[in-house]
Amino acid sequence: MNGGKWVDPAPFEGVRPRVPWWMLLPGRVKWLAGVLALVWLAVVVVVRLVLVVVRYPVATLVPALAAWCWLRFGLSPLVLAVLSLVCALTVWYGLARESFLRHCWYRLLTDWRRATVYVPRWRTVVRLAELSKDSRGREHRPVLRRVRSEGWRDRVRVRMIPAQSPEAWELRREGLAHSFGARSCRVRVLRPRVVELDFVHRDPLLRPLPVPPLSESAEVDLRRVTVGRTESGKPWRLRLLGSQVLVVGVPGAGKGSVLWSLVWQLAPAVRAGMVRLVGIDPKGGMELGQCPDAFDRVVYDNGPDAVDLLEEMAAEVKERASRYRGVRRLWARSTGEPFTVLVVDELADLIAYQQDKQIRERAARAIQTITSQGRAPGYAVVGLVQDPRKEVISFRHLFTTRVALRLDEPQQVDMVLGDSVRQRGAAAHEISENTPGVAWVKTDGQREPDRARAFHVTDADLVELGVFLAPATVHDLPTRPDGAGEAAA
Ligand SMILES: Nc1ncnc2c1ncn2[C@@H]1O[C@H](COP(=O)(O)OP(=O)(O)OP(=O)(O)O)[C@@H](O)[C@H]1O
Repeated sequence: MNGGKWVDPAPFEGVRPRVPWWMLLPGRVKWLAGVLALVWLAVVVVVRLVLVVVRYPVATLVPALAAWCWLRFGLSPLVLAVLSLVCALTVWYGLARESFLRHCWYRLLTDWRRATVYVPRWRTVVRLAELSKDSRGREHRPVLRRVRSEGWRDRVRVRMIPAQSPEAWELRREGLAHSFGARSCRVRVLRPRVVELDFVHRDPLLRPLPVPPLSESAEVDLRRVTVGRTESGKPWRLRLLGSQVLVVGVPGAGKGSVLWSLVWQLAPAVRAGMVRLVGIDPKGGMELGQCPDAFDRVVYDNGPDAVDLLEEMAAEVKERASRYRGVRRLWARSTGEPFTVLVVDELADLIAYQQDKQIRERAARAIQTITSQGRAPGYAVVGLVQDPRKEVISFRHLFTTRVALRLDEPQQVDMVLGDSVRQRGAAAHEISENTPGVAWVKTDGQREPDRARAFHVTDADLVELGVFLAPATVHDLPTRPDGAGEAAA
């Protein structure tokens, strides 16, 4: 009261003490929550430890085992064990080098590279390459998953962030390779949200591959004819049954080695009559003339004779197709008819550079008929060409297997292998002049291209092939008319 008047007291301006919400919980609940938090922490620590052991198995388990051995048995047995281990590894390396490298050395290398290259640089590199994103103050970063080192390359598995596409990684291949100290980087999609990056350190296809010995068995699988080796060490297999093959490369790129590796592997089946080779060599026999015995029919020209042969084959394709209609969907050995492989060396000479327009068009029509309809009746075309431009081969898409040997320009790679295959790493324009026979291969229906090298078929091999395929001549042994031989015996 002030002079008989009521004055409101000043409002209370002190800050009300704030108590965390969990302090208000009853004591028992707090205990329970505390225990649960401890258990959760323990689980996280154990999972992290297990992950470290899984990621660095050699670097963690071997020292742990050594420490246990030391504590349990003392220093001398430990030194003895280490020496025995070194001896065992040396013997292993000597006896089975491949298995030693795969199961021991590459595992060590994997641990080393993961710990010294990928883990320390990962966060910085993905940030600088703009492969991570910030959203509402939270950073979304691609997760580095499994790393596998195979000597010549490191396979690094990555879990992409939401809304990211593999193209984002393909566009940054070069930068990633430089950042992780590799010669090149390729991107493969493994499954939704997971890509694998191949960091390549050296070329495993530097050395020429000798051809394997000629097989005596006519059992050739036309779906998987081995013509060389891929860079991962597996056989390079070309599909002939149900497929058409286009081989493109600049002069000296090694087109001949792909062709002759194929013929080499087919030779036993050719000799047994199961496969028939027909050839056209517009270069006057410079290529196919090296082993004419391999071919049932061969024309060394790009004129009327070549076109007649092509039209004859196109007619055969149609005739066989009409006989198979409703009976079978794909040629099989049981038909009793030979599988026919048409080899056209320098295809462009026939269908683009030919002066006579009529002959040119007839040739193109016949080849298109064989490539588009020959699949089911057992006809495969193997076309070799130097220039892949559309004006030269307008029907490139009919070839389901495309082989890009060394090419001059990146655009040519796109023409041969298709759009965006180069972005995935198929740099056929970067193949070295010193490695003829190395190629990028793209098969329809298979997303990833393969890098491979064909066998090196030398002139001596071609002589051996010629002898193998030359028609056998049976000579009658001379007998003495008077039977003197028997008398002498
Ligand atoms: N797979 C291979 N491994 C090692 N050397 C090879 C291989 N293929 C080809 N060569 C060598 O490269 C050279 C050129 O090869 P090849 O004649 O096959 O090339 P090409 O592409 O057919 O050339 P062109 O278009 O002029 O006929 C040859 O000396 C050959 O010995």
